[in-house]
Amino acid sequence: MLLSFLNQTSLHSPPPSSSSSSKMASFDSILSSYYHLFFTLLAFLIPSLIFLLTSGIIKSKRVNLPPGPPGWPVVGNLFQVARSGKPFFKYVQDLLPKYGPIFTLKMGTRTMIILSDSKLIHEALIQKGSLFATRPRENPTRNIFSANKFTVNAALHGPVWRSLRRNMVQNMLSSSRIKEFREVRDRAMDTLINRIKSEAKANDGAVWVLKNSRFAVFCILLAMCFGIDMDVETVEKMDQTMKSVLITLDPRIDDYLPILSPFFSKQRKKALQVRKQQIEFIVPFIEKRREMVQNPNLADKTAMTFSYLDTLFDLKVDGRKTGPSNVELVTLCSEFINGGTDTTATALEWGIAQLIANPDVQTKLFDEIQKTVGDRKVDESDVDKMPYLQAVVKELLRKHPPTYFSLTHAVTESTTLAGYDIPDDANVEIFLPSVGEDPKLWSNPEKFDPDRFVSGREDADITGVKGVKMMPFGVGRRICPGLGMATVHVLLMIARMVQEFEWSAYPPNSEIDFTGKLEFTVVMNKTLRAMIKSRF
Ligand code: HEM
Repeated sequence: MLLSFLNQTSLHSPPPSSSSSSKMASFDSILSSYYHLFFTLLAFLIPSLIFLLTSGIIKSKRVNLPPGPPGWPVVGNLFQVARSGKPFFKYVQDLLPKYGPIFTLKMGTRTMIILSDSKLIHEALIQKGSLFATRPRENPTRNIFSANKFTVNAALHGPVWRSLRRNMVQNMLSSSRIKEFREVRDRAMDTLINRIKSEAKANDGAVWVLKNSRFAVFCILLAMCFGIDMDVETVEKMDQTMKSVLITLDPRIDDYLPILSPFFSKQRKKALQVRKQQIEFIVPFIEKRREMVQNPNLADKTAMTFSYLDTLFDLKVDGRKTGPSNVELVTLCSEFINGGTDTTATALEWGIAQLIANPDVQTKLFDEIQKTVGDRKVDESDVDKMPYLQAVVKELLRKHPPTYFSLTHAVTESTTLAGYDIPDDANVEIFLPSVGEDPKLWSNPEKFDPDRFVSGREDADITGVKGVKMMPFGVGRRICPGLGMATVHVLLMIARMVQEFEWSAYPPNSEIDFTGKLEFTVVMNKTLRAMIKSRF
């Protein structure tokens, strides 16, 4: 490429002068050879500079990055990741024994620093919490869908993030607010049980776990967000819309090598189209709620007294004079719904799989439910009185954090960690499973053993403040604000599903395959189908 560029330049340089005897002519020829030299140098320098900057050769002289596998010039480790044929998390997992708790991957123009050790993570996210609390620059597609970083998860550490996060936590996710949506959860739990029953009836007792639990949690979040109960058809359309957004956000090669972006104009057009459809579908729900808030007489019988939208309409973020625009509201609603749907449903899938693989745990859990509530339905006020249920859910989140990586962090200014430099343009990735399964922190970490928490043999502060031993929700300033609500949903769904049904493998007596694969979250490689037997 460099050669053809040089050739082209010489073709376009001025022709040699024909009157070399005159002064003017010789001046011309000097000028012409200067031009020639100048353009040749330029033709050589520009590509060389691009090469040196993108390959990191210039930087690595100044910055002492954590070591990592050698990469190719310009593309870094991108090629190795692709050639390995492994999913990215597997590629990272396989590097851990060789490169240890902190290492660097060069992914095209991006520098990724991977942290996998509990002490280092504690140092970064808790001790140096404010330094590691921001997010990296986003690719243009993500920027479209985050309305230019106008969401809790994408906002840089600063006033916009503070305002949006405070509003979400105080007005929607505080324990008193969560209690206000109790009826919504009760309805969703009943629907979940009825859907499972009818699916089992039509399929000789076999049911899909992820699909059903996902539907239940999606309905709860939709109702909390828009303030209305939606019919099944609308819920399904909403689901389709949200899914197409998530698919569009899948990383592309030009996210790592922006120089290739001209080759992805079709994908960019498609992304804009998906965004347009998302806005067109969701804005009417926003407008309907806005009208209800302005004129409560318009509220029909499906309307709730409160919703996430109500907290947003007049929210003056970072000194603005008006509340968020409709496009920003679409973005904030999508974040609220997407943040808690697949994550929670995934936890349920792994949870039921573990109860099937460990029938003694399932029996012990059912006994506790029977002893605590007798013949009536489990109510959410019961879950606090069930230590074994709490232990099952904690063990499930230790063993199967629904995401392998926390959301990407970045530092607000260049700093150091473990003696290495962390530049402010690096992506800091936290690999979660290596903490929850660290043999230095846990006895028999590979074993699913809820009793470790009941007997007081072992414990873990899930917020990480007192030390990081498991971190399914992340830790530090960016810890998942939905932690409390998500835990209530998982506890309640597991309790109701075990109270109503005895769960076993499908096909009967088959072994459960516990390998995972990354979709939006880490789901079971073979999505779980299970047999149920009604207990009543
Ligand atoms: C089992 C369920 C859930 C899991 C495992 C989970 C996990 C996580 C993780 C790992 C992070 C990244 C933390 C970091 O950047 O260090 C996160 C962030 C976030 N989660 Fe969750 N989450 C769950 C449910 C929810 C729910 C129910 C909501 C809201 C309705 C929610 C909203 C968010 C938001 C807004 C952020 C971004 C926080 C920030 O950047 O300040 N999540 N979650």
